[in-house]
Amino acid sequence: MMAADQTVAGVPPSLSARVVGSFAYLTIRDRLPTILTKVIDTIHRNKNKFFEEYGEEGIQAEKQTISLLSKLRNELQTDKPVLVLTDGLPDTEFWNQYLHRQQRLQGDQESVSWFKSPWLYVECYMYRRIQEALLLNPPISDFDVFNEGKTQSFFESQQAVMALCTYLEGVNKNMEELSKNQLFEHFSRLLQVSLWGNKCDLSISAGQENSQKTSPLDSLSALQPFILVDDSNVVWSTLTAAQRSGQPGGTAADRVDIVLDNAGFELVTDLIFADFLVSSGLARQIHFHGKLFPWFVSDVTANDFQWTIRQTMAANHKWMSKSGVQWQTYVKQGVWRYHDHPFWTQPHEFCDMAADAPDLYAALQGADLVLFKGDLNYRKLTGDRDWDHTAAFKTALRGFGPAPLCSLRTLKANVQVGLQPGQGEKLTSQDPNWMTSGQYAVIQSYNPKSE
Ligand SMILES: O=P(O)(O)OC[C@@]1(O)O[C@H](CO)[C@@H](O)[C@@H]1O
Ligand SMILES: [Mn+2]
Repeated sequence: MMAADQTVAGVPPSLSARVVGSFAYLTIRDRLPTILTKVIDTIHRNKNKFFEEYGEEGIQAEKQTISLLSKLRNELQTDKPVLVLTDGLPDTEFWNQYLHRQQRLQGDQESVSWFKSPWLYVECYMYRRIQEALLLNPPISDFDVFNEGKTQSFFESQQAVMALCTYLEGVNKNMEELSKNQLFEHFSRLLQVSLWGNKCDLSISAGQENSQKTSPLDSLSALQPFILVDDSNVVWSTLTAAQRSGQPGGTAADRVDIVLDNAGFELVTDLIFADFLVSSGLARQIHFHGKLFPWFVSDVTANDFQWTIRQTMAANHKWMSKSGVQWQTYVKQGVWRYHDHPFWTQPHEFCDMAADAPDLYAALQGADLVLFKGDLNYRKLTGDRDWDHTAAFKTALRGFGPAPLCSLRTLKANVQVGLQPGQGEKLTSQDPNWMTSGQYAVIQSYNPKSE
């Protein structure tokens, strides 16, 4: 197993808070403590609920969990050494081994700390420590501290969801009559809707409201210039080229995997895109990959996935409920499958997957296309390293390539590769925050089979 920041010839260092004033520094100094404070407040606000459900034990659990999280916040704010985990989860040993390697790499125990170690590692570690605090207090171990924000994002985006489901109904109803070009148009629109659905993530806003008010379809043309790399055509031909030979009327691709990011509105845009991929015959099966436990404030868990489909089914809107019923049917038929491998809630750069999670790597190799949603996945695809903007996406992937892949990401961290010469400099002169504001995006693909 590689440890983060392992110096390898030609590979730039990991982003970290060592660079005072950098986005990593500001995130660790300001945003992560804010997120922890919100988590503590959420647990405190549910104290009566815990008492009603678990009596005095619930009160004790609330108090203990808050004290563990307050200790964690203090460690973070005073740059204390990263500590071993003690909750006995199946991956506790992995995390502690990862820490020991990091200590060897960085020289000693003291130096593996919040502001001196790779940003990707310490941020992932923080969310795993939140999970540990809950797991050490069994009555409230399955409490999702981020649930309120995720459900709020869904409820406050109802107008947009209704508009999208109405659009999807219109496309599905006329699917047989659509020309190839018309099919591509709908594909491209719904791909972009899923892309921009990623703007709504709570960890960037440290939990501030982020609902989607109007129909996203109306904004696509205005947002087009903000897509810095657009490989939509490549994604389309990857899918159609996967046409199963000798299967007249068969689907184009057998399987598309979607590595999910945020719950709420973004998840609905992903489900709508997945519905279109199946109903258009572009894919026979969709495999979704979510998180094993609450992660990065708004990321999808199995509970969020099921809840979102149930809520859509129950909507008081004809086309929303029809979509929800269709999605429930796809899940029952096995046309849609949901997975949550522990790897996605570990700190790995994806170039480590083949070595550290060979079962997952092999599973992804069975896909005709793997879509990676969001910024954290992009950071892991590129190792969260300080690459030149003109470095090739393939170079940054450092050998990761289980299948043709595409990142659908709005930029919320200062790592971006695959740009044209001068493109990064021009963006910086126009908007110094272009890499972290969430205003820009990429549809960036790599096909290991075309090398
Ligand atoms: O993966 P998402 O949900 O698109 O965004 C997550 C994220 O951008 O939020 C934080 C903002 O600083 C980053 O640490 C992290 O990469
Ligand atoms: Mn996220």
